[in-house]
Amino acid sequence: MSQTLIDMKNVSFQYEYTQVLKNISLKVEEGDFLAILGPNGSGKSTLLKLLLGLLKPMTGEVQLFGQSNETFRNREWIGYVSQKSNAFNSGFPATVEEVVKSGLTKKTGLLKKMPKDANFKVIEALTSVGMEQYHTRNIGQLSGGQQQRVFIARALISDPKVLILDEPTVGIDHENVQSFYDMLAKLNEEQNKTIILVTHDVDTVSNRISHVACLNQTIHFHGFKKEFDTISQTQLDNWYGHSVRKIH
Ligand SMILES: Nc1ncnc2c1ncn2[C@@H]1O[C@H](COP(=O)(O)OP(=O)(O)OP(=O)(O)O)[C@@H](O)[C@H]1O
Repeated sequence: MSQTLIDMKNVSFQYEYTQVLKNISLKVEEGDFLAILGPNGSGKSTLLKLLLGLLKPMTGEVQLFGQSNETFRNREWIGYVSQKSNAFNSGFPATVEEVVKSGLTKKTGLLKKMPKDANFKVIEALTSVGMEQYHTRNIGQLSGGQQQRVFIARALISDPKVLILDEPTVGIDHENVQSFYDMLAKLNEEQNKTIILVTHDVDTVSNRISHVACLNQTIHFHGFKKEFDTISQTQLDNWYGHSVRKIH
């Protein structure tokens, strides 16, 4: 039986005066490839911050790998790629391999020595995302989509069990979105990485994804991608207003 890696139990959260999340219950099982879909301001980033332990719920509880988020210590089991990571300007003085290697400090700590096999791990992580041939390139000279792959390699180098991606397809042109999802599906299927991505764009909820959760302050739907496909536009409009449209 697959293990529950993330378990949000009746979680609510508000910033000073704004209630953002209400009674969120969401389970993520090992091997899931989950898209959390919600329009701007629906609480996606806040939900991720709660998962990462950067915010504490007002009520309810977040459990990671069966432990309370407050006492959970194995942070390297969770790899995170933020929304703005693929926005390097072309003059940024770091090579692709330097960027990926910096992901090892999560395990070693900033001042500790790199492991002997660090260079091997860099190439291994870059190979997983199809970017090994760019290892000596300056990060700022890559396209948005290529930079995104490098940041995923940076997260992968500490061998996380869960990979969390915030709006990963922003900055990737339409023709390359499919191959980007193929790469993620390979990580999911061949390396058994559990993947959670958040997106505001229903059009990027690819068929490679196994599960979808619809968020707008609360979880309106959580189920298989196939079930999500049967949800009508009228129903989505009720949850989201008109800001999320299905493209056929
Ligand atoms: N630090 C903060 N203080 C007060 N209100 C905040 C703060 N951060 C976010 N909010 C508010 O909380 C709500 C949800 O924001 P959040 O960033 O979680 O949504 P989101 O779905 O990630 O949006 P987007 O797709 O635009 O990034 C918004 O109304 C936002 O204005």
